[in-house]
Amino acid sequence: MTRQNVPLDPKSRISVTLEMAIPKSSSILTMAAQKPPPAPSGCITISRKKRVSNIEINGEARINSWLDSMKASSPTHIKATPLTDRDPSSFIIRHPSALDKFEQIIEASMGKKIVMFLDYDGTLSPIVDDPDQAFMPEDMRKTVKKLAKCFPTAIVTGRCRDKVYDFVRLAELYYAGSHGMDITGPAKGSKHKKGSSVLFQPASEYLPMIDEVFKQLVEKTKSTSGAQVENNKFCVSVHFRRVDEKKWCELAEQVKSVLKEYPKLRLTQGRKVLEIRPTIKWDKGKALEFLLESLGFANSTDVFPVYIGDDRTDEDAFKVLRDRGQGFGILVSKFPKETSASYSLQDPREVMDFLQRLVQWKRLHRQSGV
Ligand SMILES: O=P(O)(O)OC[C@H]1O[C@H](O[C@H]2O[C@H](CO)[C@@H](O)[C@H](O)[C@H]2O)[C@H](O)[C@@H](O)[C@@H]1O
Repeated sequence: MTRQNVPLDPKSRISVTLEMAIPKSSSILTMAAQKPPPAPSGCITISRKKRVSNIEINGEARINSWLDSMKASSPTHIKATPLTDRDPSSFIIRHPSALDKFEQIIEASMGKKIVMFLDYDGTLSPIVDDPDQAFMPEDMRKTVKKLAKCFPTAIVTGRCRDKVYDFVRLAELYYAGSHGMDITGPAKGSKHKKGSSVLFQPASEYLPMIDEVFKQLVEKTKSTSGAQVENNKFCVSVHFRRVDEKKWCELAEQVKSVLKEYPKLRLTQGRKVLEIRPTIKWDKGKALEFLLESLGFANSTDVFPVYIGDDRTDEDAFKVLRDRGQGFGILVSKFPKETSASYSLQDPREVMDFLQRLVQWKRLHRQSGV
């Protein structure tokens, strides 16, 4: 893991902390109010000093870290090894297919209550160029509906909660939008009750700031062809999937120029998207824990949470499950990635197959009374 303190501007007191795993494609850019070392102007200037587990910058090296990070989110820049590679050290050995290991998974869940957590984009819906067109296929919708009849099921997404609800249209699910900063769920074990359900918005004070930043980003990036800014209520996405790669640096500069005025916001990155969000310590992992508590499983040893997701932000949830030693994460990916998930599935089609098998198993299990 490397950590790079990246000054946004030589005169600014604000710097960006970039955490980048090597060769992992994950990175977090965190804006923090701290005095950067003097740096010449230019794209991004950083320096180096060794640490035990990361590299801290303090010298002459000049790296366009944002650009590197943006490239890392693009499979065309990842040296892809097919998942069918049978090398013992390969990804598929460390993170076997959840379909191939279905019996093993069921065995581990025996006597426990399965709770399902599902990411949306890239997990329930295939990745498409236009984020407004990321509809969930009808057969997936039917499958998720059946799943929710068998197990408590939540959608955990970076999207605005209302928008993902419009895509999913299943009232029987729980929803955590804006990377978990906007949760509706059950109120069984929750301190945040409102009648029989719960509404939890830990970043509500950031709403005016997010609106302001959204408008500024729309204005600032309008000269970059293909850039798209999406208001996700408690966070903002700047998409570069349809931006010519030669213009990625220009786009990064535009985003950076807006963000330098907002030290209370940080930047994370997803699949060809820069995501701007409050610096509060809240993420999909915390949302998962919150929902488990709301369901009455706060201190339960009888719960078996399963989280399925494809993106870097889902790693927070995978880590929570690893640390709790409960349930497991399933990474959706066609390419090997560093992950805290235990199993893998290649794409939303395989996710649907896995969910269908869970439903079938549950129905059989109910009938046989096992
Ligand atoms: O947490 P998620 O549900 O995975 O949401 C993360 C982001 O997903 C969306 O963007 C991604 O999917 C788009 C549609 O397939 C694709 O065009 C884009 O390149 C992907 O990054 C969503 O639009 C973002 O707002 C979410 O933050």
